[in-house]
Amino acid sequence: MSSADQNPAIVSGLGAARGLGGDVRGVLAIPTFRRLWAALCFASLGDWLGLLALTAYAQALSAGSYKQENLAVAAVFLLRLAPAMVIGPLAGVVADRLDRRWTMVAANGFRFVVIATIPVVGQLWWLFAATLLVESASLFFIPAKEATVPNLVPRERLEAANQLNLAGTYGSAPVAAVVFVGLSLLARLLGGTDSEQALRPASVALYVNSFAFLVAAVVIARLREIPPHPPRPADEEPSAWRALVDGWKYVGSTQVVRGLVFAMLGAFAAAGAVIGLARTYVRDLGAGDAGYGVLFFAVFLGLALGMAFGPRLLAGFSRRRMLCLSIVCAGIALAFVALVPNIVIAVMFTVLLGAFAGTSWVTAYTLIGLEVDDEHRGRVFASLNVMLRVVLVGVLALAPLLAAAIGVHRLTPTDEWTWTLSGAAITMLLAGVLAAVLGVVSFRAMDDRPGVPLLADLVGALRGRPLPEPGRQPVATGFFLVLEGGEAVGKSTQVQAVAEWVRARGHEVVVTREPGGTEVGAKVRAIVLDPGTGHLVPQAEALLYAADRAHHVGTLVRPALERGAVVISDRYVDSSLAYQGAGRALQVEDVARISRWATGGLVPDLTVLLDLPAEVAAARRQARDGGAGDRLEAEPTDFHERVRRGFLELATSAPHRYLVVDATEPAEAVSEHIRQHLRAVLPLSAVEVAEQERVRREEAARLAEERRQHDEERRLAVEARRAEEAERRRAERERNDAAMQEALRQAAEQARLDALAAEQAERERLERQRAEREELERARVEQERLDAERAEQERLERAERERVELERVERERAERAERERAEREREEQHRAESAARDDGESRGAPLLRTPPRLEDTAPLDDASDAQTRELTLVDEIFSMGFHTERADDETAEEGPSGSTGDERVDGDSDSSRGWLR
Ligand SMILES: Nc1ncnc2c1ncn2[C@@H]1O[C@H](COP(=O)(O)OP(=O)(O)O)[C@@H](O)[C@H]1O
Ligand SMILES: Cc1cn([C@H]2C[C@H](O)[C@@H](COP(=O)(O)OP(=O)(O)O)O2)c(=O)[nH]c1=O
Repeated sequence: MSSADQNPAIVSGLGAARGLGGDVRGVLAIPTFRRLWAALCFASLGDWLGLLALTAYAQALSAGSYKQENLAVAAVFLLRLAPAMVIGPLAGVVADRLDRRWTMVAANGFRFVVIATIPVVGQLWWLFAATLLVESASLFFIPAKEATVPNLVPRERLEAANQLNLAGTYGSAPVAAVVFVGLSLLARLLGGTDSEQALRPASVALYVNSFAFLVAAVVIARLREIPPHPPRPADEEPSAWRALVDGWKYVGSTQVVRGLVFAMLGAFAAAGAVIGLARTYVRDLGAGDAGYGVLFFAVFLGLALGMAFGPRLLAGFSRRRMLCLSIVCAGIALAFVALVPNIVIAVMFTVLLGAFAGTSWVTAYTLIGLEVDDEHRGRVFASLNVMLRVVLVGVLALAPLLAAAIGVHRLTPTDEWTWTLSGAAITMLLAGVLAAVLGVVSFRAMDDRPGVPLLADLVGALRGRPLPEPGRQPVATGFFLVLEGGEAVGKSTQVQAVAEWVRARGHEVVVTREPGGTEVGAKVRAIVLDPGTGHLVPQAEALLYAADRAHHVGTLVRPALERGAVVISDRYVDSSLAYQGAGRALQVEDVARISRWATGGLVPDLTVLLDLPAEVAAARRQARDGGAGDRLEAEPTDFHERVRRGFLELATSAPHRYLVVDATEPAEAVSEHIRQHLRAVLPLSAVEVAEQERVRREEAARLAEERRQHDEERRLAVEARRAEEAERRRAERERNDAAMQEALRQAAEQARLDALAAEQAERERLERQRAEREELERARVEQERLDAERAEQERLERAERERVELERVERERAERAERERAEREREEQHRAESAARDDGESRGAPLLRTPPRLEDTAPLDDASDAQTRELTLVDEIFSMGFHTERADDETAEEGPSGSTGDERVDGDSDSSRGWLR
């Protein structure tokens, strides 16, 4: 069972009613813690300085290319994170097994030596190796330290101790930054080469760092009060591996611790996302380096605020609930940072994010200290350390990749508004959601107030009035009111007044008194008060009062209370404590024990102590009764003064159960005092409950009505808005439709016009084509006609020419025939004449000319006459000039065959011959 399970009130009520300053002073008042804390602060300062120096040193040693420098710096970071994953768990086991003080001393001594060697060696490889070694040593130191703190401070101061530790660890970072900047400036003033200027401050810072570790080692070595390690029987010492597995198993199997781990992982995922993406995110918002700086400042401011004030603000709130709630809120704040595309608002949410993260950080540390037993604490811190680093490295590495993969998205919820979400923003949103989910998961795993509504619990804690645990609410079991005080202080007077007032509120009121509230009691009263009883040993007196009381409580008071009545008693146990204890000088504790036994531990809900100086009381009694009074009234004044002081002491020891009233005031004023107090504490009577219920119901009905009306109004408004929106949309749609229709109509019209134009053009084209065709046709026909004409002409001409030729040939033939005939005739004649002469000569025949023979001279008829005439005419025409043309034609008609006019003439001679035949 964890320690918190044993006493949840401690966890829930931590720091309540105490201020932070008081807490811090209180925890610093513990000398061992104070010295350890101072040493740790110094070591932290050195550590931060060392980190800055190492990166600067690595950069300076690898000076050359930009890439190399960046790689060197990245290597330093990587080497600082890497060992946690490898030997982190082992270190936790060691912290749980070795002497914690000497583990811390050895780790710091080792770091002192290794860091000091870095500037001495001055080589990059050694810087890397040393970083690895130093970080490994830190892994042994941290769990030992964390596990020790809860052993040095009381549980109720653990939270303050953690706040101080975290303040020391993280508050030293800015101091280290300032110191480092100062050293760098100094180096610049001293001059030298660039590399000297870079190396010198880094070397000095490393020496300071080394020295800080030495101081821490020495201080811790002298803190002998640090418990070595949790006591464990020697034979149960498990192996290192077993211990490691046990540690992880412990985390896995202990629901609360698992919840804690989930919560812290959520917080770290969110933090890692912010660190890994801040630069891109700020750039995406266009806020530049200054924006980046402001955002980081905002984170640290928030962290500081959360660590300092978060737990204090909710002093009475369950720490488990606080852890989960702050992580869920941190997740939500991160989601808002991611979603708001405005650097100013983002910075505000970043402060909130930091505040919630800071609160959860302190709370988680406190819870581990409170809830994890000493035996496992080192391993739990170590396991947590490993997981946190894994998550941190994972998120640092993955977040930018994821952001790049997601890319930039633009949403346009409305026409006027475009919402740009960068990959960085979306990744941060995812991380925020993851953190919130882990917060919820943790809440489920570790809620320590099931049944108490979270919101009401939170509001109660904020108002400083935490809700009681369920099942512990006071049940309506009546109310026991007692009036106490010395003699004649006005108890009877007030009992009556109060009884009347309470009765008027609807309660059943039982007025009673001690001694003598019952019949038996009356007999006892007679014994104890009758002066005739004489001396009674104080013990007997005390026992008689106790006897009366036992019977009184058993037979009257309890039954009345159980009925729910308000019992108002004039005197009760306190009278015994004051009279028999303080007055008779019996041991008050003895008297109390008898009374407790007699009453079964029944304690009044309220005791009204009427305080009056003894003399005043005596005067009143004298005025009331006269005479000497009863056995006790007869006691001397100093007895009554002792009794009065006895009453007052009782009231002081338990102030919440008493109302001390100055009884010198008038009776009415005293009554009013009592009434006023009763109004706050007296339970409601059945009548009042009914009345209240009625009022509540009426109020509820009124509220319901109001809500209904409000809802109705809202519904109507929403409907109206919706209708308006729908109308607007409809109108817009109609407008769009109309525009579309118009566009369509115009397009159709255009298309129609275009079609018409095209048709027209086509018609014209066809017309043109037809006209052209006709024209061509006409031209062709004309051409044909002309060709035909020409052919005819040519034919005629040719015929003419042939005819002429024929005629010429004919004429020539005729002429030739004529000439031949004439020749023959002449020959004939000549022959005849020669014959005749011969004859004559011979016979002397007359020289008579023989007429030409008909067959020789007249073969031509009239037609041939006419033809002859015609040919003659053509010849004449030819002779007048056609001859040349004809010759030309004949030349033109000579084909490539090279046919000659003679051949042509020969060719044609057939036809001309035919024609002649
Ligand atoms: N506040 C008061 N101031 C003055 N006189 C008072 C006051 N209260 C009561 N008395 C008177 O003092 C006397 C004693 O009061 P009482 O109620 O009988 O005291 P008790 O019951 O304590 O003995 C009575 O005479 C009462 O009238
Ligand atoms: C109840 C009780 C009363 N007494 C004394 C105180 C009173 O003197 C006496 C009760 O007397 P009572 O007349 O009831 O008181 P008062 O005079 O104030 O009205 O008994 C004790 O000593 N021890 C007790 O436990």
